[in-house]
Amino acid sequence: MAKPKVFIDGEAGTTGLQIRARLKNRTDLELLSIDPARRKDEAERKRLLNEADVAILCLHDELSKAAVTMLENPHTRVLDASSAHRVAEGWVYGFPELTPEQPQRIREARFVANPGCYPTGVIALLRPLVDAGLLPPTFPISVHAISGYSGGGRQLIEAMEGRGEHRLAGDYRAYGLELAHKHIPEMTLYARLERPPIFTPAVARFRQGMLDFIPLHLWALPKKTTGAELHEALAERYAGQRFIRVMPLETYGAHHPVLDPQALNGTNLLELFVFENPKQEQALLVARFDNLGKGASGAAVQNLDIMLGLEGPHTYEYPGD
Ligand SMILES: NC(=O)C1=CN([C@@H]2O[C@H](COP(=O)(O)OP(=O)(O)OC[C@H]3O[C@@H](n4cnc5c(N)ncnc54)[C@H](OP(=O)(O)O)[C@@H]3O)[C@@H](O)[C@H]2O)C=CC1
Ligand SMILES: CC(=O)N[C@@H](CCC(=O)OP(=O)(O)O)C(=O)O
Repeated sequence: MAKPKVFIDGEAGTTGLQIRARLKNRTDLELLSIDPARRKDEAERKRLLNEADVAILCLHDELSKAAVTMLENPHTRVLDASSAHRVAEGWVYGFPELTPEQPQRIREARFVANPGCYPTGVIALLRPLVDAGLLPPTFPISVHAISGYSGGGRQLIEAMEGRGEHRLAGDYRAYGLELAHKHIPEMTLYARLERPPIFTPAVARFRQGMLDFIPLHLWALPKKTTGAELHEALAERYAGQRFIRVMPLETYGAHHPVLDPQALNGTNLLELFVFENPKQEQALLVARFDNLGKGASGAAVQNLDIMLGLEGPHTYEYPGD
């Protein structure tokens, strides 16, 4: 049987390069590569997009939308890493762990939207709690997050790593302060919240890695809820999942945990934590992952494998497995 053909449009960018690196030793699919001199040549991109069984778009939003309009072959399927289609009609959200049915929906979809980095952790933490009735969809949610600078793509990488006047000042930059970051609609929809969370991201001077923080005032919930119940709902939802680990519950007084956002770099893993201070009736949910792993390129390879029915032990050994 012919091997499925995969074309990465934007293969020289931050996300594209990491997908290529993850696919380079695969023998079960054929990578269609564009001549580097022609990587922005529309006619050549169009030819490859239509030759592919799956086109992975690693382009900025407007270019992704335009790439979809270049498809003439009805058999080419699309996996879009940009934020252009994540809440769009006709697209399946590429978070396989969202519900038990999601892998099958991804397997059958023609158009799959790869999740945004920040929303990956936020949705993973909140969705099981809303589904279990522990968090009402109307509960006020705030999310703070910190990202490595590769999350901003080539331009931010160059600005953070640049020298002299080209170097961006400061090692920690809070942003999204207009409270309208582009990931908010995606978080709201797939976490099943009725109102958008307050989302305040920050980027710091390390290349890769991410932490999402969601503080919860448990006393403000309509019914008494403990950290153990939140933890149990997460553990139950993700039992047996290859890439999501629910870490042991951390209750105040046990020890003084510290989280390094870079600890999962190079993997497709996502770790979920529940910290609790029962006396104060407070909990803190935290997700840790590689923004370019489960937050982008690792997730894209996971989705690609599901789309093509290639998941299994014969495929790529994910580091950290
Ligand atoms: N970085 C991350 O952590 C994440 C990124 N994403 C999303 O993935 C997508 C890609 O982002 P990222 O990899 O970070 O961005 P980059 O800027 O690093 O990469 C984008 C690539 O697209 C290329 N490009 C620009 N114009 C064209 C064109 N006309 N035709 C073909 N290629 C073109 C760029 O080339 P050149 O540099 O020469 O202009 C670059 O290689 C974005 O939508 C982003 O939002 C999603 C999740 C996480
Ligand atoms: C540090 C940084 O700038 N991060 C990016 C998000 C990266 C990401 O998830 O990309 P999408 O654009 O595909 O959603 C930002 O906040 O816009």
